[in-house]
Amino acid sequence: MSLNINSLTTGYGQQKIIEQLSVEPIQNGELVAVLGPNGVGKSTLLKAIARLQKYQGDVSLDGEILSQLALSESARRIGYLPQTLPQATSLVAYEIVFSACRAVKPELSKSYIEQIIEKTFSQLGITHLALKQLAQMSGGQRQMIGLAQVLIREPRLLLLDEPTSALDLHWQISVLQAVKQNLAQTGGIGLVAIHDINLALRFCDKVLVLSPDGLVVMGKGEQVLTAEVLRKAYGVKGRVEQCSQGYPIVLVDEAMSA
Ligand SMILES: Nc1ncnc2c1ncn2[C@@H]1O[C@H](COP(=O)(O)OP(=O)(O)OP(=O)(O)O)[C@@H](O)[C@H]1O
Repeated sequence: MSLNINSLTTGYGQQKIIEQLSVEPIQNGELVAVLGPNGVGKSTLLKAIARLQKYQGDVSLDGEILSQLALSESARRIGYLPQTLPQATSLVAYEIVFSACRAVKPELSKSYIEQIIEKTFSQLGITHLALKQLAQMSGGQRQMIGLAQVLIREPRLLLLDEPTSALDLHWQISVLQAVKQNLAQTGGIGLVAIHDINLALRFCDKVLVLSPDGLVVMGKGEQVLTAEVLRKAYGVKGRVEQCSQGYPIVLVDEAMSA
């Protein structure tokens, strides 16, 4: 069982943002970072896979072509977290998360949903936010609730668009640990668009790098993030080294002039 992306082309009007993208199958339990500079098309790619954006080509999950499924069926399989923060409302976090789960999986019993909410809030370390109104939360706290809303549905495919952008160091690590744990438990597949390459290297099984000149590479981060790929994708002079704990890290020496 896997996620397959073949010849995916998408964009806005006449403007093609992603052209003929094909990548090696992404397997159960794998978390793949979608990397690349601002405006290269990371969000557009995730939106296309989530069926929020028209595309040509094939995207299939577990052998099923997603565009052929009823929207309600793909919503059950896909958990998409947009880049924008959840709206500040007067509802408390628990209510929001509960109703989002009910809307997508109406067959689940109230007690089962309550159990997974408790488990997920505890995994994310946000139990203390359960009864707080979204309107009274910080941006980072709202981002955590948005993520909880997606994880609780236990989707086959997680599409997370910059889930750590509003988070401090502690929560960045907690979130990626919780996502990894969620995928290990459910056997799901995750794609995460992220700007912090070092977080991607630390937590993601593979990286998919999109570059403005159309170069696309995918593989283990420490193998594919060569000096040339860093230059082409980001316009920087950089290198991958190993930190004292054995993790690969990207060090950037300078931004190169265009
Ligand atoms: N709704 C839209 N209509 C027209 N063009 C759009 C729209 N949304 C995005 N774009 C354009 O598509 C391109 C890719 O945008 P996208 O948001 O996918 O990039 P990204 O890699 O996620 O960028 P960032 O890292 O800045 O979030 C950009 O040139 C952007 O201006």
